[in-house]
Amino acid sequence: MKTVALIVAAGSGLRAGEGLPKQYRSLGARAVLSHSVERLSAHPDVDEVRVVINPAHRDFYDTAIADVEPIGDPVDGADTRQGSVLAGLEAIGEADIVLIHDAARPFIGKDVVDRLIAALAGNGGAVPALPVVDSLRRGNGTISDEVSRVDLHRVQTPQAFRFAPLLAAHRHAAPGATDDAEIARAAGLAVALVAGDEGLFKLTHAQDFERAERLMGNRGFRTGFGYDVHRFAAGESVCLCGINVPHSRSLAGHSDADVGLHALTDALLGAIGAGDIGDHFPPGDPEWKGAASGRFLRHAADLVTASGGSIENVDVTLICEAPRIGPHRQAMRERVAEILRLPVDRVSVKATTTEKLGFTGRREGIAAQAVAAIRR
Ligand SMILES: Nc1ccn([C@@H]2O[C@H](COP(=O)(O)OP(=O)(O)OP(=O)(O)O)[C@@H](O)[C@H]2O)c(=O)n1
Ligand SMILES: C[C@](O)(CO)[C@H](O)COP(=O)(O)O
Repeated sequence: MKTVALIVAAGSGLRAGEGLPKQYRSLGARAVLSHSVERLSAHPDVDEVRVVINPAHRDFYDTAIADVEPIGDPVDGADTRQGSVLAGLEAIGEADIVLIHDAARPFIGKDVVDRLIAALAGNGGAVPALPVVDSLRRGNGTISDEVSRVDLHRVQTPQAFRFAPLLAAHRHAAPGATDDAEIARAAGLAVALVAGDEGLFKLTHAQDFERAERLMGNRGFRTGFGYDVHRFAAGESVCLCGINVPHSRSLAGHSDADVGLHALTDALLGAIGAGDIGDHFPPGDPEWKGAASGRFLRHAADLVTASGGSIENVDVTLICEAPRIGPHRQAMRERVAEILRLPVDRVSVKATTTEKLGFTGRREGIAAQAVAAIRR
């Protein structure tokens, strides 16, 4: 099942006022566009992200995504959002599911994407929507008729569709649709409504940037804690924090038994309330036999990003009498920083003995503790 996220970013942002087109303006010291690219790329069910741009904005685009994971080349957009989406769909070629998202909605969270994909099980499309909470009136200077709010929804993006029927619908669509749900519905596809998110508002006017900056600034700190133990077995080296350390024993485990990275993976999962390492990588699953634990850590980091979080710092303590960690500590910090795509100064690796007390003191195994702080 191939899922592609298509981000449309070819607009001019005229209603947002003067300056850079809104998708390239700064939000939390990064370009608006980079937030959606990063969060959708990190979603575990998204296989590919494509962005549709105005080719005249290519320099802005290159600067905007310079610090995020590389994605495919941008697609040239058109004069209307509808035309830009069609250009993007044509460029994708093949996919099973497409998530079409406005670059101007940077606060995309994992939960909405999960709900959309789940809703596709019985529908050709699904859109996030919120109820209308204010009274609705027609009027021009003074009010006239009330408009009933019953069954009215504010529809957001991303909008999720089965790819082939949506592409066919777009190819035959009349101009003037405000979103892709309208095009899908006109072609006879059933489009489900799923719960949207107030945070998914669209940056439309200049004052929306103030609200967005407030949201960025108001993100709270969360912490997560992880603990793991692996017993020693026959062997000649142990893998700790991604580094192979020569030793008279190995650590026993289903994967590479990297006790440090396992504790850290649990700390990240704990910080976002996403269960523990065993939920994501069951120990009985042959897929993870001998697996490099960097994969587990990267997965947890992606879940943090996809949920709208960013890692502030992590701290791992390895507990053992031997091997000596000191000579490998810097390499471990660098490897963890590489996996987490963090500066090294935000990664700490420490070690302690237990004064020959307990199972670590008796050299029966190695324990590790980790904490992670994230902003979300
Ligand atoms: N020709 C267009 C027009 C819009 N969009 C994208 O569609 C999304 C939603 O559109 P909107 O908020 O209307 O953006 P703009 O068209 O840029 O804004 P404005 O109407 O104020 O100029 C934005 O991410 C925008 O970049 C696009 O890809 N191609
Ligand atoms: C696609 C959209 O964001 C869904 O709410 C909306 O229709 C875009 O409308 P706009 O008129 O281009 O702002």
